[in-house]
Amino acid sequence: MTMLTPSLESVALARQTFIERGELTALHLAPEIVRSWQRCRAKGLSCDRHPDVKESLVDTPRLTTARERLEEWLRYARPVFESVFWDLGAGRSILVLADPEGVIVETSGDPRFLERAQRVHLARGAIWHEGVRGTNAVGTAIAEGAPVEVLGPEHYLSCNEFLACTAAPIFDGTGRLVAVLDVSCDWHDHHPHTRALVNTAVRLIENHAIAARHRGLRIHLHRDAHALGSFVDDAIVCVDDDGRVVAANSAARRLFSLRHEELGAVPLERLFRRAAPVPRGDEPVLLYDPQGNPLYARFEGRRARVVIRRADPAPANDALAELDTGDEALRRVIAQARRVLDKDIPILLRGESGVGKELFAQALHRSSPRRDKPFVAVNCAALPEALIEAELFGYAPGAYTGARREGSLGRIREAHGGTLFLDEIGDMPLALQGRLLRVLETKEVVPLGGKPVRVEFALIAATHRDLPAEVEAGRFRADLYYRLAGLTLTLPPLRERSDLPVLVERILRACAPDRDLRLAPEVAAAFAAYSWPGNVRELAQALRVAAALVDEEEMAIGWEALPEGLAAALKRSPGTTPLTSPAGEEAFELATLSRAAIERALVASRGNRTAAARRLGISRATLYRKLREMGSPPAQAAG
Ligand SMILES: Nc1ncnc2c1ncn2[C@@H]1O[C@H](COP(=O)(O)OP(=O)(O)OP(=O)(O)O)[C@@H](O)[C@H]1O
Repeated sequence: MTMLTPSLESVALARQTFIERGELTALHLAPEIVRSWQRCRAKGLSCDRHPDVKESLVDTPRLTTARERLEEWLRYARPVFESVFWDLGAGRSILVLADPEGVIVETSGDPRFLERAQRVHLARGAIWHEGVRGTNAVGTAIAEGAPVEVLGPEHYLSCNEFLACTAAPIFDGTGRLVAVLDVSCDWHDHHPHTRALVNTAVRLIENHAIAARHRGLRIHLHRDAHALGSFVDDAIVCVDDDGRVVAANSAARRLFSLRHEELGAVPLERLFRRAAPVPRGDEPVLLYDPQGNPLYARFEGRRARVVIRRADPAPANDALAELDTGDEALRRVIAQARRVLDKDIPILLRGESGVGKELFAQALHRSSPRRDKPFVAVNCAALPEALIEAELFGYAPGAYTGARREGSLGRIREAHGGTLFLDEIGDMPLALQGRLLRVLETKEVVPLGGKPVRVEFALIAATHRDLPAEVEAGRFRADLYYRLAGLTLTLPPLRERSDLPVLVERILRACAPDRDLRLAPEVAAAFAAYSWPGNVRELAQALRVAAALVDEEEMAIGWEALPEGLAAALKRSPGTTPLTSPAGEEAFELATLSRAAIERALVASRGNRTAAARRLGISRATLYRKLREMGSPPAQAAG
């Protein structure tokens, strides 16, 4: 008898208790397993049963019909079988494709395990519906309409408890269940990544099917601009010539809460905001979902005269959302900032010069309950030391020679009720740091030659310096630093952001709203490869110049419209191959698709192969093998 590990033993015991008394004792069982056991028990199935041939095998004509019905899906599944799964479990697994009734139409994989599986009829022509074989991955995935993993004694029938099976249903673009993909092996050989692999394989199969079946307009969508086009993760919607959504993959159905019966009837407008024509180029386009969250879109297949909604500005009081152009790191910063918006917590913005710290501070203010009150910005580096004091704290009438007769409120009091933004705080002279600290602690300002005045404001400070290092070096007061850094937010440099195309689109639209300006492809590729030492300031400046220089009738910004210095720097910087996604109307070809997916995953993971493999849902070893097959030398492949 097989020795069970304690947890498997306890599952076996729990199953026995459950079958005998209907009581559940193993608390760690997955809910889908519990539901399945309950269905089996309600049907009166015995765990000792051995389904007889008559009820558990279909005859040849029925099998032939099932295979014919799945022929198209077998075509999509086979390359995935071959490409992805040979690495699984060092070849000790088998792959199974079953129809929606649980009839197995195809098996492949390790011949030795196929032979063992045959003994429990895990083979072509066998029915693995739950009603016949109790809890099992194929049957339970059909019953649940969701991926299921059934390990050892989680199988309801004792005869199947040597198996570890992972299955996921395959849906067509209208959400109809068409097949189930399963990977089975001896549970000793079970690999924890199997679930991710099966899910990835199913998504690939579903997406290949959508691409092959719908020749009209296809919109690929992703929340992350860099990950767009990975083919595995994209949400895909297919649109007919009348602008109706006729098909959508699982990710898109989830994203837009599309129900099976709605497909064919839902106008594309319902998925996005405000109408706009389908763009001509291949670059990702920024759209917004109905909740106002940004989504990147790429248009493939035949362009119909479809009109879609796109890039609606965020609501007026959500200036932070306007800054969200899709970069994950920036999005996290925005999410953190939102949590403290209405709390009395000082914010310290860190980031290289030109990353947009002041713009971010303004957005914080405009998104806060103080939006109707003043936003007062003081650049601590720009003021001569002698003047900062008066500038910040104000002075009483006649306080010093040369002062205005009526005195001055000072910037801090001007910010009363609103937000005080202290830019370049790291450059504030030490002597003044003490006075500022006192204001923050006492909430009182003492103008030169005047009396203390109560003040109340939200405080945002910004610096490109490493303030802890400044504290260490004795140039910045530790107590002030801790006072300012209630929440520290670091804005990413432009070279690390994944949303450059969208940022470019936004800035161009802002500086030339009446023109559909875009970058020429070679310029866009150079922009993507450039390290942008001046960050968004440099980018925005270059685009403003380009928008002014480019000929009236030109739509594309070429080299000649760029500031000279930048054009030279761009040409010097090492180029990258522009990301192209597989042409929609080509016959699908797995090699091309996986190549594109791998390239994108590597770019999105900034060359980190472990992260890229995780993104693709394949093992690192598989990724390395595929890179070798693609003939990518290590450095190039690393992106
Ligand atoms: N998201 C953005 N969209 C458009 N323009 C932007 C964006 N972020 C920054 N900019 C532009 O970049 C320039 C620099 O922005 P900002 O002054 O906010 O940066 P900063 O980090 O405060 O720079 P410094 O540290 O030098 O003060 C501004 O001209 C601003 O308009």
